[in-house]
Amino acid sequence: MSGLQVRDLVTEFHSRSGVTRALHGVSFEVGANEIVGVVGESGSGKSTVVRSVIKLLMPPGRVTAGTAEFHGQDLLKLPERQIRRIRGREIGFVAQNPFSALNPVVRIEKQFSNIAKAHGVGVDAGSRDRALELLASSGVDNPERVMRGYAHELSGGMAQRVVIAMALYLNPRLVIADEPTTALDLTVQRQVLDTLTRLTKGSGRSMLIVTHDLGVVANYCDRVLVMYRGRLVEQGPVSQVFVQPKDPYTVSLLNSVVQPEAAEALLATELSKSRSI
Ligand SMILES: Nc1ncnc2c1ncn2[C@@H]1O[C@H](COP(=O)(O)OP(=O)(O)OP(=O)(O)O)[C@@H](O)[C@H]1O
Repeated sequence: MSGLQVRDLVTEFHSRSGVTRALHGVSFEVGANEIVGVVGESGSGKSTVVRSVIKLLMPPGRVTAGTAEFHGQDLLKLPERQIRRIRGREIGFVAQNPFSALNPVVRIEKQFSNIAKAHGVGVDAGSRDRALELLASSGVDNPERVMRGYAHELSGGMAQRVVIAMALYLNPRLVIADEPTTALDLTVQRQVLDTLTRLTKGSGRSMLIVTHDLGVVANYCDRVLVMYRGRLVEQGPVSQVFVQPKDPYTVSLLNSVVQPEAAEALLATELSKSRSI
């Protein structure tokens, strides 16, 4: 089976004051070509889920049980060296803050070639062209100038576009995005999400995206995972979960986050999607 299958994931934060269990046995899948959204209130465990899967948990976080099979291998069993090879090459990661992903003292062009070198991929004129193409299709206005410059010369929106281009540079099969637009202005958020989903979907990749924004899920995702206090309380196609939620928490999330007019828009989006299938 292709894609990502996560089974019975348990993640805990161990400290002197005790153990906080952040995930209580979470299971889900991301199929080929699928965009899956992760929603839930703050602290419900959304970031912990995606960071557990790619072994980017902040200390003292630790996965204590479960599996995360990606194209047949359990990522959680891989030593750090091997998982580093998969991150970037097979799985692209886009974090909340683009500046945390960019090196402030290295030109953008060099950062692209460093990614290739770190994964043993040869760098030639073709690789530079690919970076330029990706920057252009990510909506970067002057890719040549950006390539020659540094991260601090970029706005937040442009920096996140550069990070998206870098995440896609080695053609990963899966993109994981943890609230990729939280740090950006509202006006830029939609453009960046459009870019990310267009580049993901258009090339047959799959994506797991964490977001607070249910409108984003309605517009861009095929399926949705609803988290509540470290548990996945509901999952399924967006058209099903948003239109006929089964779990009381999903109902309250939809009611509390979505204003009546937005709820109608959400429903209309879903109905038009299901009619066009
Ligand atoms: N560094 C930490 N130390 C101890 N517990 C932590 C730590 N980070 C996260 N947790 C625990 O994990 C839970 C889930 O946190 P997580 O950041 O995954 O939630 P989230 O849904 O992504 O929240 P947000 O939407 O605010 O980013 C928290 O409620 C907390 O109990």
